[in-house]
Amino acid sequence: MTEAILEVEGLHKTFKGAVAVADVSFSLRPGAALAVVGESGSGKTTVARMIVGLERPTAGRITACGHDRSHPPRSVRERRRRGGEIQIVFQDPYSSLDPRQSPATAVDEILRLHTRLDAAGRRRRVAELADLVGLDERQMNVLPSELSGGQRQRVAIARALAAEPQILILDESVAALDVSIQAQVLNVLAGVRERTGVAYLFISHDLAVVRQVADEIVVMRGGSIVERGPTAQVLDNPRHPYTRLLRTSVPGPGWRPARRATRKETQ
Ligand SMILES: Nc1ncnc2c1ncn2[C@@H]1O[C@H](COP(=O)(O)OP(=O)(O)OP(=O)(O)O)[C@@H](O)[C@H]1O
Repeated sequence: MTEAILEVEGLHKTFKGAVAVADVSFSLRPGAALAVVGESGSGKTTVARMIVGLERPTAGRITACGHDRSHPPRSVRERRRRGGEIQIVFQDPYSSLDPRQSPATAVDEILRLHTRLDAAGRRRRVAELADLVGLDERQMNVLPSELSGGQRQRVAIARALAAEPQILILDESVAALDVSIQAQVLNVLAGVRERTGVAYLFISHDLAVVRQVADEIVVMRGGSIVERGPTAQVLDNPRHPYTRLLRTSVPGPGWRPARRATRKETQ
């Protein structure tokens, strides 16, 4: 069996005495795609934040690429090495980019930090990454405000990939996008995995999305894992009543997305 690239063992997190994550263990193989699913508040994001180091585990162990990361990095060098192992893309493509920076500059910044490429090498790599996520030269050189939500999320993905991570965590990364744009970004992600061999950890409440992208699933409820297994097995023959319940909230064939409220309607 291939050794895991990410191993999470007995992870716990309490916030002021309230348990957010309790005894969570799972592993991710190189190039695999694992989804962590569960309804809002089940502890998914807290698990992701502990893995990238934004939150400190109350107990448990996290090992990525053979290095322990249960404790904060001890040096700038260690922090940078961790960035080269795991990157994360968040839900909101509107707030995750610097509004004053073009995508090309944003990607270049990460290349400067994580690679030894010279200016010409970085320019080539920016073009390669743009190509990988399906953005053209014009889109790479405007400000984020001139891009659509889906295009911005592609920029966020290109930027994360610039660090050449072995693991990419996608925390509800397509949840804010319209269904057709969602499908485009999911295709981009599938292509990226095929071409680069990066492993994905998907955090999602959306089982329809998960079915498209993940090989395996863990289902969380109230901070704990209640079910796990290959995607098709868990979704088609859920054993735990909670997974069955989650499944019934997924639209079936013929379902149409509800029309989104316009800004005027929500103001
Ligand atoms: N910084 C924090 N301080 C206090 N409580 C927190 C903090 N972060 C998360 N929690 C609590 O931990 C629990 C798990 O939250 P978490 O965000 O991990 O769930 P989730 O499954 O990712 O939900 P969502 O999909 O809504 O983000 C919740 O009860 C939440 O209120």
